[in-house]
Amino acid sequence: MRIAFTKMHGLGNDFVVLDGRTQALPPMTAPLAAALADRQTGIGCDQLILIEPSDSADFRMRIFNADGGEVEACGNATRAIGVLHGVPARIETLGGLLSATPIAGGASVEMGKPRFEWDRIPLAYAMDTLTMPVGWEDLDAPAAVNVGNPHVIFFVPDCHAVDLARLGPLIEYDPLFPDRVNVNVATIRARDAIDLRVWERGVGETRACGTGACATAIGAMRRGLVDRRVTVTLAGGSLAIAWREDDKIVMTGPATESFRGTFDPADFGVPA
Ligand SMILES: N[C@@H](CCC[C@H](N)C(=O)O)C(=O)O
Repeated sequence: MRIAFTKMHGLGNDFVVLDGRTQALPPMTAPLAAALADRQTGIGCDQLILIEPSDSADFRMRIFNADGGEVEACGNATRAIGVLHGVPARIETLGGLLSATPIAGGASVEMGKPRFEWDRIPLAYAMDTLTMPVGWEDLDAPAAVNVGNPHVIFFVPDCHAVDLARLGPLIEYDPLFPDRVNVNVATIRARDAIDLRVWERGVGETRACGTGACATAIGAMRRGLVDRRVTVTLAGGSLAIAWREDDKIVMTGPATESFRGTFDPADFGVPA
């Protein structure tokens, strides 16, 4: 039995999408998700996305990072699935109920309300507690914003000069974040423009991260650094982020289907 998949991406953040509504799928495990995501021996992607039936929405979207861990939210995949669905959709995720509306070349997604539960951690304590690389101790305290999934954001003079391969894993695995964390480094370019790089939990640096763009925009808005509508530019391209008066975040940007294919689960260790 072969399984059909669709390969998609949003700004170069890429996904293998398996639709469990139209075919029987093997139970997803962390080793199977990681094997499919492997770029040398699998299909290759940053995130594996499962579409399943839902009682409370048009369908449910499950998200697995390249390391096989299941997570709550993925902004770029939500746009991609919005494009795949073709008409406005309500989408159940572990991070909450989202809605996606296809537009020309992409989708606009209502990402829900940001949460700031880490506000209870005094930032000075956070900076004392975080294991910062030598030479980084003077970095300003990061903002911490949850947009379904957890993010910290460091605002720096030039995000392109940051050694993210060094900073990212240290912060991702810092004991301050028991569920680990996505690590954003951002530079404010103007009241409506931010440059961003993201070290994604369970993946590493990606060409774009939709939830990272949302969390960074909200962190910058809360600090009064930008207005409530910004363009966030990542290596893969730009996203428009708005924080509406009703507290909900809206993210708009491209998403594209790359190709379709099939695979045999037996080739990935799943018994026939
Ligand atoms: N690429 C995503 C985020 C995927 C999940 C993230 N790595 C996490 O562990 O929370 C996006 O576009 O938001």
